[in-house]
Amino acid sequence: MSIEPLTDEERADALDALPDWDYDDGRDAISRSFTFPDFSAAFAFMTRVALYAEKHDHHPEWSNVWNRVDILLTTHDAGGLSHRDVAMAEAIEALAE
Ligand SMILES: C[C@H](O)[C@H](O)[C@H]1CNC2=NC(N)=NC(=O)C2=N1
Repeated sequence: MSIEPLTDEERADALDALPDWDYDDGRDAISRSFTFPDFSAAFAFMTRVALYAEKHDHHPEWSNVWNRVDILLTTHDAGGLSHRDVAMAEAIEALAE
């Protein structure tokens, strides 16, 4: 099944709804850093995101340093940002709480 990148208008709307996420022009991606009280909380968050990602067959590019988790979302199959990234970012927001 093919998946299309967002149009300029769809991307602008998505970014308005995700004020804590930055747009990466070069990658056509969105990114955000999360900071937690300690490594244990950061890794628990990563576990929740990993289970969500596997269930929805959509996976983040990410890294972790102690209490920080850096996440970048883009859709490799679309060659850029798609509605799957927006849905994932919304889910990640909820999983960070
Ligand atoms: C075969 C499998 O469905 C695809 O490779 C999925 C897996 N996870 C994915 N994750 C992301 N971020 N982009 C994709 O295009 C993607 N494709």
